[in-house]
Amino acid sequence: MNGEIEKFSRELPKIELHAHLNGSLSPETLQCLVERKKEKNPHLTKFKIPNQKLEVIDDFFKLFKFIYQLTDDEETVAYITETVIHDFHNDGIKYLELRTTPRSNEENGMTHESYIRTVISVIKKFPSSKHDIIVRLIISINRQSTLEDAIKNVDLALKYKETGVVGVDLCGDPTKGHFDNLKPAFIKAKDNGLKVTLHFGEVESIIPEHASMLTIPPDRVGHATHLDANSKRYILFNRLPIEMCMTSNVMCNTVKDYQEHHIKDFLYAEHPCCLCVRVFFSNLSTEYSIAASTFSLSHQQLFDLSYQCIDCIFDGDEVKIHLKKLWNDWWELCKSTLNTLNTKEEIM
Ligand SMILES: CNc1ncnc2c1ncn2[C@@H]1O[C@H](COP(=O)(O)O)[C@@H](O)[C@H]1O
Ligand SMILES: [Zn+2]
Repeated sequence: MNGEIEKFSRELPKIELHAHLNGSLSPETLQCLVERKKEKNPHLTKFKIPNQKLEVIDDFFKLFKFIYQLTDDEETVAYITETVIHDFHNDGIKYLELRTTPRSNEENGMTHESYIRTVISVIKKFPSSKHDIIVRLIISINRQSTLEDAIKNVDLALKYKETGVVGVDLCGDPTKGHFDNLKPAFIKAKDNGLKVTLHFGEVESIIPEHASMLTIPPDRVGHATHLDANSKRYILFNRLPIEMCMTSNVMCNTVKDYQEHHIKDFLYAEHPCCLCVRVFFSNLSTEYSIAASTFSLSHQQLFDLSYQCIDCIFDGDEVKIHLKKLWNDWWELCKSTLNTLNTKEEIM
């Protein structure tokens, strides 16, 4: 990969809109968690994150059975929230929408609500004025949950709406559950002013659910890998932003390789695409470098790709205006450096 583009991608101000809290733990953090828990649970030392392509996407979801044993108490939830925010901050993320599924643990008294309160209490420690990163929260609803639990998650999102919760998400193994079982929860979320993002078209077998999902209607969709003609038309016509997780898709084997990634069609159509991170390796810069090298994107195109994510965030106009100024100021400064570099190259 081109070193200059890698440096540019690192320095570029970026927005991350598809960060699953328990899926954003770096290998170092996971190792640290194993150390913390291994006395009580020696079998956890066998845990390894796969670093190469998985056979099928199901294998990916099995990993969370392990990870959830590592993050099953409030103290650890606070620790991972803080670590993950720091990791994103260090990678040049200026606005982060973290998402997570509330969990409980009878053994130590953690409840769905205390889980969310813990995450929010850590987010509050990062006021943008001091930390140069704005963090918001999306509450996830797993496809396999009951409607009752899904509604409880929406109620939690509404309860904490004034303290940083901006929306709800539908996530989880796309080969399990059915959207229609949970639909009333998403309707309630929308009716009450929450934004909605849905994992969409991750695998082909989910296509029959699409028409119903689009009636919510979602404010963004994740992946959008396998689309039927109607949903593709809807997404393009309505300029529905797509959270694009290139490496994640290649690793989970839902996309053959980077060249074949569906982002190419959407980039060509100048559709709003938000590059997002690969699970377990919170490094969005690398995703920008990969997109640049795969599709021969220029500095200007990479900047534009990052800039257009601002209009896709779930926070309001005030934050958008603030971010646009930040991006534009950075680009002005950067362009003068790039011009100096180009002039030097021309002289030499
Ligand atoms: C690869 N594509 C994906 N598709 C669908 N859901 C995914 C996902 N990657 C992660 N998750 C969802 O995020 C949860 C972990 O983070 P939280 O416990 O919520 O913080 C997983 O259990 C899964 O439901
Ligand atoms: Zn996801």
